[in-house]
Amino acid sequence: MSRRDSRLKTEYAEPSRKRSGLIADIAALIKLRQTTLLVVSMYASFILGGGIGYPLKMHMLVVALGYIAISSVTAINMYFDRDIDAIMPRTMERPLASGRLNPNMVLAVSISLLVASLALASIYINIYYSIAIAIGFMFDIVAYTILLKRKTPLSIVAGAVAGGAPSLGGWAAATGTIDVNALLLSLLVVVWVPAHIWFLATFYREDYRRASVPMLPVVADPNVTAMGIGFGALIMGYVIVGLWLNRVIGAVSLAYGLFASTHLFAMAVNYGLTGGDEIYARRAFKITNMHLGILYMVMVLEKAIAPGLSLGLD
Ligand code: HEM
Ligand SMILES: CC(C)=CCC/C(C)=C/CC/C(C)=C/COP(=O)(O)OP(=O)(O)O
Repeated sequence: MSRRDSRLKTEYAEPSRKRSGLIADIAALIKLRQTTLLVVSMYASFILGGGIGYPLKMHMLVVALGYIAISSVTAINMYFDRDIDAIMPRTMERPLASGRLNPNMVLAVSISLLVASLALASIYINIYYSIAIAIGFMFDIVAYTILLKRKTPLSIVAGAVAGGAPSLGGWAAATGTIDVNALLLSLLVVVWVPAHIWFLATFYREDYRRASVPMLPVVADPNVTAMGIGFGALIMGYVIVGLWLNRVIGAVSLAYGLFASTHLFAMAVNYGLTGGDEIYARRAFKITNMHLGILYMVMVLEKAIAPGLSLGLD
């Protein structure tokens, strides 16, 4: 392994590399940090949909079934990706890639938990929450992982739809349906994904090249990638305004959302100007994740503290 690879391998170690044992392996298997932000997107949509007044039991069901469903889908993705994960320094220490966990056992348990989450959601929440889980599974595992990831940079379009599915489920748990506002909350994640993955894939360009995974930063000029991230940031701004005009979010969330999307656009421009510099891209990746997490926190707090703060809409 080259000096650079060993730097990459350690620079961005996943939880299991820092700690050992079954708990760390499970955390790595379910990509705990990614799954947590996905559940945050689901719970935020539940609160924005009016879930705040629901009994605690419903809040716990939305979060618990979200974790079970998203963790299961992520583990199934790792089952199918264990061959290429074993090639990339970033992922070669993962439980399945490294052989520490039995793939067939993981697949059986994950499918069982996924089916259980679908059934429990239909019974205790509603059918639309289950439909959101099914959309997440179909777009992440069938479309993204099995059909597209190893063939085309457009694979992240499917992955993005999967990433937007939790928002559909959270909104549906509060409102009983999937409407245009649920789609807007889902679209917020979808258009954030290009910045998320393409900044990161730039830092791990050699990893993806070695595993023959055609992420855009591997196969295209940095200005093409910058253009994709820039358009995603632009559409994110439109989605934020649409959510405010529909009274889903208030003025404070509008302000932060526009700041975040403008910052993403500026980082896309700088990314292009630096010719896709890896170190800049890694910092931009972290900032991109931070913006989405803070935006959800602002939206939920504003809904809880000042639900009527809409600044001139009334
Ligand atoms: C096409 C869709 C997506 C792709 C290809 C993707 C890919 C990745 C990759 C490769 C990592 C690094 C994992 C590691 O080595 O530790 C990662 C981390 C992460 N992802 Fe995603 N992701 C996608 C969608 C999402 C979505 C929709 C969310 C949340 C709404 C999300 C949240 C995160 C978080 C929070 C991390 C951890 C970041 C950190 O550790 O600082 N991802 N993602
Ligand atoms: C409601 C529900 C069940 C929704 C599913 C949400 C979900 C798991 C989205 C996955 C997003 C995604 C494509 C991650 C990248 O995987 P990767 O294989 O490219 O990442 P890696 O290289 O780190 O393994």
